[in-house]
Amino acid sequence: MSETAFAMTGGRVSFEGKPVLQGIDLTVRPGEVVALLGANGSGKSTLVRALLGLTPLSGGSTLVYGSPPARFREWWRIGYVPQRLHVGGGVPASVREVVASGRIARQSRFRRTSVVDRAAVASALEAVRLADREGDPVQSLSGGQQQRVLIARALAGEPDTYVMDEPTAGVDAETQKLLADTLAALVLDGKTVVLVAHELGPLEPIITRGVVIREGQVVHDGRPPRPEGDCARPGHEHQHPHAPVEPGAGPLTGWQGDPR
Ligand SMILES: Nc1ncnc2c1ncn2[C@@H]1O[C@H](COP(=O)(O)OP(=O)(O)OP(=O)(O)O)[C@@H](O)[C@H]1O
Repeated sequence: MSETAFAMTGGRVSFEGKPVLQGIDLTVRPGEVVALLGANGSGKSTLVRALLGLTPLSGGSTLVYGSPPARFREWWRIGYVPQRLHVGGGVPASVREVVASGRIARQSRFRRTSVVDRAAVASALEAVRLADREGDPVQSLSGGQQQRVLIARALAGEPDTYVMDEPTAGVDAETQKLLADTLAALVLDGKTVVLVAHELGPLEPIITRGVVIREGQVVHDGRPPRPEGDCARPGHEHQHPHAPVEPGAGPLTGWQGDPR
């Protein structure tokens, strides 16, 4: 079994005949913290979903830990944090139930919830500081708190790789900082992270690689780029060296495209 988390080669996705991703080559190795950056509609979420096999490729190939997604059997190795929590109608789920669902891929058909499962759920709730809300219906939580529930669900599964689609979008500064601290600890532990971001904010120090998508293509893959205008900001002191642009790495600024 390969230790490479994701390996996409020539990945293409089309919706109703319209190409959304074209010729994507992306390999994510253990311990990398990769930010997928780009303007609205550039294809970041589609790329994440294609890496996970949730959106089928119309060309090229992709592997999850060495297997095509349809044949991959070790889904506990991946913790996916979608953009938002989809809570269906019917019986309201508690915070604890949603977080505990992160253990499902680790449980065998014949094994009931164990002490280890309960400890992992408790520790995940603690990490996102929602232990005191565990019995509450998730619907009663704010957007930022619901985002924390999704992060806790991924943490509870104790995966090797975290895939997060805009984990900081629309959440308060406190949650962003909490997420950055949580991810920093995971990274120290050797975990792999792929996250979609519109702005890196407090996550910036932990990102090891930036991949910029523009109109469905990779236009930069390397050093995490700075948002345009950062160095021109009032108060920005030029104490850091401006690293040279890697050959063929594409633009280092202007990845944000049109503001939201
Ligand atoms: N299921 C779908 N059916 C049809 N078109 C889709 C579908 N999903 C995405 N698209 C289109 O594909 C393009 C890329 O969308 P995607 O959500 O991947 O972009 P994004 O970079 O993640 O944008 P955002 O930052 O707004 O989340 C957009 O034009 C979008 O409208």
